[in-house]
Amino acid sequence: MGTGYVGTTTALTLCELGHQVIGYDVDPLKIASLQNKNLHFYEPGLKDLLVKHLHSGNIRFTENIKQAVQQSEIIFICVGTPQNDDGSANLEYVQQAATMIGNYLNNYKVIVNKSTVPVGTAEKVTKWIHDSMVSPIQYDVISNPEFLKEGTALADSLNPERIVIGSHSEKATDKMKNLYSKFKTTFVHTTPQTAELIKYAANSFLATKISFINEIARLCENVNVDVKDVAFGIGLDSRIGSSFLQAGIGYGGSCFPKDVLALLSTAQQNNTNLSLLEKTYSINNTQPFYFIEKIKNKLKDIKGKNIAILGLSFKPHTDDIRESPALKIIEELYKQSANIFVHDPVAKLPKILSQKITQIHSIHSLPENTDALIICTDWPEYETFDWLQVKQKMRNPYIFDGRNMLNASNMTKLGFYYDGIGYRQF
Ligand SMILES: NC(=O)C1=CN([C@@H]2O[C@H](COP(=O)(O)OP(=O)(O)OC[C@H]3O[C@@H](n4cnc5c(N)ncnc54)[C@H](O)[C@@H]3O)[C@@H](O)[C@H]2O)C=CC1
Ligand SMILES: O=C(O)[C@H]1O[C@H](OP(=O)(O)OP(=O)(O)OC[C@H]2O[C@@H](n3ccc(=O)[nH]c3=O)[C@H](O)[C@@H]2O)[C@H](O)[C@@H](O)[C@@H]1O
Repeated sequence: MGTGYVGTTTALTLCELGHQVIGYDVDPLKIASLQNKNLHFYEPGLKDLLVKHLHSGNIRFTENIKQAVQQSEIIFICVGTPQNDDGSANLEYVQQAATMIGNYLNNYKVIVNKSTVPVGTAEKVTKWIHDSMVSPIQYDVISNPEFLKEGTALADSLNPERIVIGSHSEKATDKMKNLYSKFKTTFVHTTPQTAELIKYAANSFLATKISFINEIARLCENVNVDVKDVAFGIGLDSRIGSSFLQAGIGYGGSCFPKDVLALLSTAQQNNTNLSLLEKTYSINNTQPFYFIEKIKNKLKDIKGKNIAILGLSFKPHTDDIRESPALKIIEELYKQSANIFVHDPVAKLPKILSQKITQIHSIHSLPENTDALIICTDWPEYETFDWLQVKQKMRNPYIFDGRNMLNASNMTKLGFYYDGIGYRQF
């Protein structure tokens, strides 16, 4: 249930494991698109697998919830859990899905919560199903959180570093073990509550690593040190690890921002003060504006300047712009009356911005008198641009690299003024 990033990837992974899968979504357009072999979002490698399994017959998509529920032994809830205004997780779609399952339950089934949900949600789902059942039927609700990353969703899902199964029922656990028996990985068998917290703690820890290095980056700028060297030096310690130490304009996406807030909300509801996580959140919130200050200092006045933004998505290899730091930077520069041009290989400007801002589809369409280029997403193709040609289009050859992806000394040699995050200026 839910054929978004997680639902579609999970469905196709299960097909690869040899299972028969039915995809159901409340949005008929998504179902129609998937039935027609088209993904309604961009995720590398997923379309090939969709075509493969529509042909193999392992997957089919339906708008018929009754059939989807009644013909399944195991039902995965993969619906969105967006942020409420107060930061807590909105469980409205999970409740809807649970109610639909209850309405049509016809025999024993395992209901798997794959959506990211706060501690205690498995119990709620159990109750929602119970309350909507027409006649009493046995079922188990378990928690099986997902750890895939957008951009590498398929590879992550096909090669999980661990599978967490939170279950109070031996029967349900056995069914899940059987389902995943082809995976050679570590299985963590625990309670649903623990599984639910593992998911939020994992995302919050990764977000904290990013905010940590972003704060160190601010210090680096004041003590003439390059944060990339610091990240490399500390990352070699296996207790620290080198991943998620890339300083930049902050984390975005549909998960870290909302999940950090949701965990803070759970903590507040349970009289616990997570002050470190509060800092993670506030450092991240200020990071794009910290970067804009650097740009303002160099350009003096933003008003009327022609500024090109390279990268719109919250990270490369996805078209997802939810909570993308690029949007915060664009909105702030727009407020300060800059003329903005945006480039992204796959992501599109949201409607509300496309009326005010120009999206260019090639770097060659930059205006002749560009004053500055700001890299917001580390798309690999930006590394291989013909930068000398780009420079010819620029009134001021200024590059602000919000992802520290370009080689600073090469760019300086080409005649650019180059600045990154936590970057030592020569
Ligand atoms: N996107 C990601 O990288 C990851 C997301 N998650 C979590 O997984 C969950 C889903 O995330 P995404 O796949 O990104 O969301 P998404 O927004 O891409 O997809 C959710 C889908 O659920 C559908 N839906 C809503 N209510 C429904 C219902 N009652 N029955 C059937 N379908 C319904 C929507 O139409 C939508 O297609 C969230 O809780 C998220 O936090 C977890 C790990 C990774
Ligand atoms: O729960 C989720 O939805 C998922 O959230 C993240 O995955 P995702 O948001 O797809 O992407 P990440 O690669 O984690 O990047 C998140 C953000 O952090 C930023 N980031 C990442 C790494 C880094 O070193 N520095 C940094 O700024 C990225 O640019 C991006 O904006 C987690 O990595 C997944 O394990 C998790 O399943």
